[in-house]
Amino acid sequence: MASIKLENVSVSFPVYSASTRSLKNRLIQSATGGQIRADTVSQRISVVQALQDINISLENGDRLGLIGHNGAGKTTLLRVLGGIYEPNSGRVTVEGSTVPLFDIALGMNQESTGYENIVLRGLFLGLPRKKIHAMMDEIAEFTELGDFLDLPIRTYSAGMQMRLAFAVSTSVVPDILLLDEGIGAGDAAFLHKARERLERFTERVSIIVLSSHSEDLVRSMCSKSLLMEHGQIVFAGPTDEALDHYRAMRGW
Ligand SMILES: Nc1ncnc2c1ncn2[C@@H]1O[C@H](COP(=O)(O)OP(=O)(O)OP(=O)(O)O)[C@@H](O)[C@H]1O
Repeated sequence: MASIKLENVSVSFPVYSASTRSLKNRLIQSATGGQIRADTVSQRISVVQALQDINISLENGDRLGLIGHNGAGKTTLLRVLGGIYEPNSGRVTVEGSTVPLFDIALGMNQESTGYENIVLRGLFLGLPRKKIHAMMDEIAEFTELGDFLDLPIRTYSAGMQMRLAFAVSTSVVPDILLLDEGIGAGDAAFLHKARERLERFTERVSIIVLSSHSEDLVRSMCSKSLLMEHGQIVFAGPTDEALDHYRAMRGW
């Protein structure tokens, strides 16, 4: 049984080197991004409020889309769900194994070889060492990186690193899959192969949370969606309705 529950979750980032001259203790809200405010104690610190009072409850079978403008808080929310960010306040309860298919550099070491990084990223995802070794050949074959797997990954292109991280991350079906729309760089042949693997994989996952700017992708994968704006949820409901609200918000 997989489940996700977020209660009044807020995340803010102090920014130490910002120029607070124009902030003057007032709240500034631009068309994109979260909310910026000056710190009440120090004149030298600004605070970006990336998420504010987020409440979500998801169960087996849920496919949730996250939509909203640049900086609305979608990636921050995915990172909270993946345990990468701790919220400043509120409560996060996630039951089940989770795989983030974004931030692919996490758990990888540039100085280690491709083979070593398969183990590192596998351990980062919580897989037992024995299981990683048992899956090594299949993962290596999927990457098509051949002898490059014996070289440090700093010698790889962005697309080659993505192949490696994607192959490891999709080698075991998790309970909860966290997806950012672009699975990154990759040539056409690999993207085709990656999409096929992802389709087989997503059918077996209990809960999916997808952040995307692609209406078609959200509509095809998610029955319900959250529309986010300046770190807050402004609409939660069926994907078609959420997309209508988003279009209306942008004046389309
Ligand atoms: N490490 C950080 N330090 C300071 N501010 C940050 C940091 N990470 C995110 N933010 C801010 O938090 C807000 C939300 O960012 P987030 O990346 O979650 O947006 P998003 O909805 O994923 O945007 P996009 O669609 O452009 O990817 C933005 O205002 C951003 O400037």
